Amino acid sequence: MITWKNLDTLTAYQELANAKKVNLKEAMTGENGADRVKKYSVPMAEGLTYHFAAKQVDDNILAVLKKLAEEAQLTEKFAALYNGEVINTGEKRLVLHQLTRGQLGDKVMADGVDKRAFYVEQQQKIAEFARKVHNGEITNAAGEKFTTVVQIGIGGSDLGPRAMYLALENWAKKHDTFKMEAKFISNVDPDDAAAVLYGIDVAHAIFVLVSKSGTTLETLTNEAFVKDALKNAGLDPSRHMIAVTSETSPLAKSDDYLAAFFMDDYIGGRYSSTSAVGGAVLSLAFGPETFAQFLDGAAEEDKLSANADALQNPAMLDALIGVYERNVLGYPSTAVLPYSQALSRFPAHLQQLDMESNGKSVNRFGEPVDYVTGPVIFGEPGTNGQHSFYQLLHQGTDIVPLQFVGYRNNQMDTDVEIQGSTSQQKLCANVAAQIIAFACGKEDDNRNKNFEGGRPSSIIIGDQVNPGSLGALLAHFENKVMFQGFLWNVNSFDQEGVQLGKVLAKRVLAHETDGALKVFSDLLNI
Ligand SMILES: O=P(O)(O)OC[C@H]1O[C@H](O)[C@H](O)[C@@H](O)[C@@H]1O
Repeated sequence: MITWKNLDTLTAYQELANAKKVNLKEAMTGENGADRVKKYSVPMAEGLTYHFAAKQVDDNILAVLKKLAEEAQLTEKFAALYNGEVINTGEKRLVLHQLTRGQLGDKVMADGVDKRAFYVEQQQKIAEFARKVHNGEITNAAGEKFTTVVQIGIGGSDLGPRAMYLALENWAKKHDTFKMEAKFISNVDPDDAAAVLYGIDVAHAIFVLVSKSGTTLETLTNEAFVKDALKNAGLDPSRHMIAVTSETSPLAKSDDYLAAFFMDDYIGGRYSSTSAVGGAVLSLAFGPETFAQFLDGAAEEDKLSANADALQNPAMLDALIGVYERNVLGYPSTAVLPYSQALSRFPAHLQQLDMESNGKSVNRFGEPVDYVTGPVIFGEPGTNGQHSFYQLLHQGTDIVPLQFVGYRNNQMDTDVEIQGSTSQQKLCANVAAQIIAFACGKEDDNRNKNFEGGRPSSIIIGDQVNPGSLGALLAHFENKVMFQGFLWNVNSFDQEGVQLGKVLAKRVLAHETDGALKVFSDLLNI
């Protein structure tokens, strides 16, 4: 029997709040530190490992975190989710994104169909479509092959697929699975669409209109923008566009598209990279086999997330440590710092995933909670971030927990040796150095050059960013966010907080404003 309780009512949480704190600087210095690094790690899927030696935990805190996981029934709640219970209580919906990549539990029936079969069918349809585009069975009106795919979408219909595309672009080129270049249009700023259209040959471009709801103003505006451009080039837009949407959306039945592929209301936008939302563009860009490998990596990671032993479950442990840092240690933000250029947009995707899911002040019953919930998430790839905001991370007044990601190998296999080391070695040396610099600091009589240390980080280490390891990495974070939502007792699967701004913007456009909004509207020349 599952009970949904607020974090601060749990006995293990009280125990956690009273547990002796770890002095990270002491713990990570000398042989102690070496022992911790060897001991404090959990294997993930696809050769990844979650290392948490540089977090403010010890065996005692870990034991309490494990108790907390059990008392909060994290495993049971995850099982309820993947077995098809209505976990998204705000919108009265099931939450089924894991089902797009595997079946963890029972068959889930909804809307009269087996949902796993439905998602697989959509993937197969996309695969078939992509193969026809690649082999020239589906062409433009002149019978020529499409060479570019352009995704039009925003939020979850943009960030995840875009981050995944960028993560695999070079890998695919190196492994001869690169089929078509992809571009993305998201912002309603006309300069976004104009810049993309300016840089491509529209006659050989296929556009993927992605909107789960089919009503998002930005996306529909950009669709009109693109259709205009196609018409102006003497082309028939319906020969150049496909749609990815839910079957109930206004786009679903339209004749304006070459083909339509479906997801549904049981997959939140920010959790949709493994559905048709990511599937269409990634299969067109890299081929369906590459997309399938990505799904397999995610499915493997999901299986690990179902492990009831929190200390052997990387996503659950990451979630628990994050809650400890947020609620007991009081840290307000978290930085995501991948030491991989391929993951350049991964922090932006995690920002939506985490902040839109857990940026809530009421619990799943709509009652205000008396504790802090989701942290502010930001990040940039290393080493670029080091030359930008790391100053504050090292010496600022706030402590910001850090989530590093690093790989032993690059994707392109092209490197140079300068001053006795390769670029890849320099990249990896930097991330190792940062972990210790943050944890241990450095004393200096000159206060300006003094580093306090005691700044916690974790690192996920892998061999290389490839489709499988990328899927595993994505699923790890999706599941971490889900477990944190369970701990905070919030609904991580709705996003009412984005509505008010949309409503007011419509009012501005209809010139139905007064007061300050009217003055701002005038200032902006609307
Ligand atoms: O896919 P769509 O229905 O067009 O939604 C696109 C995005 O817009 C909304 O405002 C939400 O904040 C996002 O969660 C969503 O991913």
